[in-house]
Amino acid sequence: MVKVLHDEDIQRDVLTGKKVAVVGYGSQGHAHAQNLRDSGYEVVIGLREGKSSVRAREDGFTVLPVADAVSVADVVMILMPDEIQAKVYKESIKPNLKSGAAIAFAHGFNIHFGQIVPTDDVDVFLVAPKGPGHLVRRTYEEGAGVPALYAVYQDATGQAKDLALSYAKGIGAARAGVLETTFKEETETDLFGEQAVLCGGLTSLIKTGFEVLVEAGYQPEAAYFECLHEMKLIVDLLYEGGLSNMRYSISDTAQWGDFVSGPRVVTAETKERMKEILADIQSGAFAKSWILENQVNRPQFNAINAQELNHPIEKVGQELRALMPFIKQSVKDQETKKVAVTK
Ligand SMILES: NC(=O)C1=CN([C@@H]2O[C@H](COP(=O)(O)OP(=O)(O)OC[C@H]3O[C@@H](n4cnc5c(N)ncnc54)[C@H](OP(=O)(O)O)[C@@H]3O)[C@@H](O)[C@H]2O)C=CC1
Ligand SMILES: CC[C@](O)(C(C)=O)C(=O)O
Ligand SMILES: [Mg+2]
Ligand SMILES: [Mg+2]
Repeated sequence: MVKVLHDEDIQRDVLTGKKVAVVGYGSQGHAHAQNLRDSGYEVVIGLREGKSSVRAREDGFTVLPVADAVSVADVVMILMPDEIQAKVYKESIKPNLKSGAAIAFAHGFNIHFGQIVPTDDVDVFLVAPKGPGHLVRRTYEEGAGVPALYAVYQDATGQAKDLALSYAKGIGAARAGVLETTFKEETETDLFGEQAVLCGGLTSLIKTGFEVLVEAGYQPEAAYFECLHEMKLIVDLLYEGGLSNMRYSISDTAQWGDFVSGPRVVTAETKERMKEILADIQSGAFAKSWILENQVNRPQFNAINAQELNHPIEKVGQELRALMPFIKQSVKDQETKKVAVTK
């Protein structure tokens, strides 16, 4: 079994005394910056002026233009959207990076697919939390953490691995568990997971189930509870104890339905489609499509996004969630409110 490291396994702290520039203050950026600061490290934020720079200053950080933040940093954690990183690297990071410094990532996309080619004199590592940034922060504040993968792509100083591990501990990941990987493995598994299972697979499953019930004449509210709301409750049981833990809690009727109907939904053909998705990721075809989509200002992304926002499940969901104030307000709603207040 692969070795999973925890706080007590990471004794060599090579981050103290170094300055970390976190470039980007979005989902991952705010969480890494705040967790590192609370762990006692020196953090500066690299940003353009805008929504995030206002928020980072409100949160008490020194915010500098990216070029200036990079020029004072020993570790530059690049936490802008993947599709932006190569341009900002070329214009503002590469020309200002100190020799012997480190560049770091939370996802290997740009290194693995050759969009960023680092110079030989810097360390290159990743610490990739296996969870959304807002939970990286929330769990840290609760005294826990989100597990992470780490990998070293280039070790110019001889310290890259210790640096990655110190960083992982600093953001709280080693409270949950940190394990070694490669840039290739992290990039390809992360893309596959989010496309086939966690995001793409799950939203398609939920929407299709909802549509089948509503088209058959059932109330949208009942369909919402059945196909979306209860998903969290079931996933919590899976998270806590795996498939058998969930099946222990549900009725035997549900378990029998799970056994006989699950494989009718996710069939051998679905597995073939998943293999095609993986092949597109491995060949670079997916990366190419995403890079090109951004170069032409995302026409398809925007069109699909507009359609999805108008799906009937979103409307009924909003109405039902308003009747359940005990549900933790979504991150998006909280942020919309925060922006409104600061305006
Ligand atoms: N979202 C997640 O939970 C996870 C993300 N990752 C990885 O982490 C990285 C960051 O993703 P994520 O946190 O989702 O990103 P976000 O979309 O949340 O990051 C947006 C941030 O980048 C800033 N930004 C955008 N363009 C520029 C620019 N040109 N110059 C300077 N700053 C800019 C934004 O500032 P402004 O307000 O000015 O636009 C904002 O602060 C990616 O590599 C992603 O794959 C890995 C694990 C999970
Ligand atoms: C599951 C989506 C993710 O990979 C993540 C939160 O881990 C992402 O890229 O946001
Ligand atoms: Mg991920
Ligand atoms: Mg991802």
